[in-house]
Amino acid sequence: MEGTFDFGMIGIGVMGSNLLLNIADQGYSVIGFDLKEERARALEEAARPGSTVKGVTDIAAFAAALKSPRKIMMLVPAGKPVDAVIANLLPHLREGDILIDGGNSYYKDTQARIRQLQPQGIHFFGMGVSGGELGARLGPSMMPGGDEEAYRYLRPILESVAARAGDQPCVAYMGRDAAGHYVKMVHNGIEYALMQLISEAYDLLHRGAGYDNQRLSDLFNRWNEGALRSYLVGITGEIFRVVDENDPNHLQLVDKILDQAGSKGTGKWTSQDAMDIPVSVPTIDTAVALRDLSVYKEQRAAAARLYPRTGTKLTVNEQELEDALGFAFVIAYAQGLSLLREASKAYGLHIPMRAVVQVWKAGCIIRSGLLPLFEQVFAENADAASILLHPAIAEWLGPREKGLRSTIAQAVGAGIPLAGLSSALAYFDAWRSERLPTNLIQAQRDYFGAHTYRRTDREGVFHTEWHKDE
Ligand SMILES: NC(=O)C1=CN([C@@H]2O[C@H](COP(=O)(O)OP(=O)(O)OC[C@H]3O[C@@H](n4cnc5c(N)ncnc54)[C@H](OP(=O)(O)O)[C@@H]3O)[C@@H](O)[C@H]2O)C=CC1
Ligand SMILES: O=C(CO)[C@H](O)[C@H](O)COP(=O)(O)O
Repeated sequence: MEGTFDFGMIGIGVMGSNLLLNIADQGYSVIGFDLKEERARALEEAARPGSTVKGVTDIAAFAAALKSPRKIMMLVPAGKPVDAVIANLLPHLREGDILIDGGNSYYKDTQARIRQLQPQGIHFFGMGVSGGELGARLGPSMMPGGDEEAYRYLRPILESVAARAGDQPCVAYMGRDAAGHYVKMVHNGIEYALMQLISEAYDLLHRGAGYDNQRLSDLFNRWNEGALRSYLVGITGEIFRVVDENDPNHLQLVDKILDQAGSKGTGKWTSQDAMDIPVSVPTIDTAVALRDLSVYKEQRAAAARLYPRTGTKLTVNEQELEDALGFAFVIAYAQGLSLLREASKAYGLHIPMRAVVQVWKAGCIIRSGLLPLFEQVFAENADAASILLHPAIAEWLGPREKGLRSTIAQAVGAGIPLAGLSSALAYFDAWRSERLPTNLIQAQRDYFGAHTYRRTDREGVFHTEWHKDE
């Protein structure tokens, strides 16, 4: 078995096993390592007849079994497990070997690991993988970044397993250093925003207008046939139909799920990094904040008793809500894409914006019918500052603006929180204001802190003794 396997995977849980089996289906011989014997056995049992799949629990045997240069991917939880795997594996690697972290690692950790492994000649790749369990098995979207020269060894394998948008594989080189994990982080930030927006439409329809699950499912399924066509809208339509098998009345499962959102960090990192650069991504920030707020269930229950909502039952205009969601979806993507452009410049990542959008067209969680429109923007101008400045996007948004305004106005009156939709509209209104009230903020800063200001009518930096008469 020495030196015979094409590709190795460390961590054969949900993502690792499915992606490895996918690679085996493309004719590559693969080997998986896991700490647990039963996982290694389960991997071999899940292999299709005719494919070459081996599972092991001995790291030395795992490394020895791979062809040179070794191509190894880790799909383990982000943080300490990644460092533990590297420490375990490193004594068995040779100069030129390629190690890919396919998990949702923080990009600054990836930068540190690249620097740690470079002196030993190990090419460390941070790669985003999107598409969940099914995507990994049948065709994920993948976002690798790192040493471009070493990428040529990975490219044929990754292109063979990736989802396809038309005739193009949904994998491409995303840039230098930790660009792969940066792009995946922002993908997840957009994912958080889209999920928040969808949940607000659900709240307005269900709590505000009394839609039952059947009606919700029908509406989301209809929306998924039109301008909102997307993976997330599609699965939402399905979710409303799934019944709780343990419920004697066969009620839908969604109503039994505790309303406290989990999160593993990527959304928060997107907001944090956007603030560091700085780039304004308020719809992503809001999505993170609302997941955080959801955790405080006891406080919310007490507040609901103290401040009962007094709104009457609404009649929702479905067309306006569809327009509102479409408008806000575009704003969420626009914020994420602007962040990628600025981060690419700030950190020297050389992120190819058109390729990013192309890779997101299929296989990933944020795939939608909107991506070809965004691809058009970057095809014309690879360095577009904001997709919102393109006439085709303006044409798309124009007829939908009214729906967003009306939907928000109705929800405000009824006390239904549309935090994400409102943030998208406020971002749009601020972004398209040539003059903002920030002149006043500058005057206040100068008043209390002598922070100085610049003028519209003269060059230079100014300070005023605002309170000299007091
Ligand atoms: N689930 C999803 O939809 C997606 C997940 N991801 C990312 O992919 C990564 C893996 O996620 P997922 O497959 O869902 O997680 P799982 O928990 O299903 O699998 C993780 C695997 O890593 C193994 N592992 C943990 N620590 C070590 C270690 N020190 N050495 C060797 N193996 C180890 C676990 O083994 P054991 O069980 O023995 O502990 C397990 O087999 C994460 O970073 C996640 O964020 C990315 C995209 C989508
Ligand atoms: O990367 C993913 C999808 O693209 C993972 O499913 C990730 O876990 C989602 O993030 P969170 O758990 O914070 O919701």
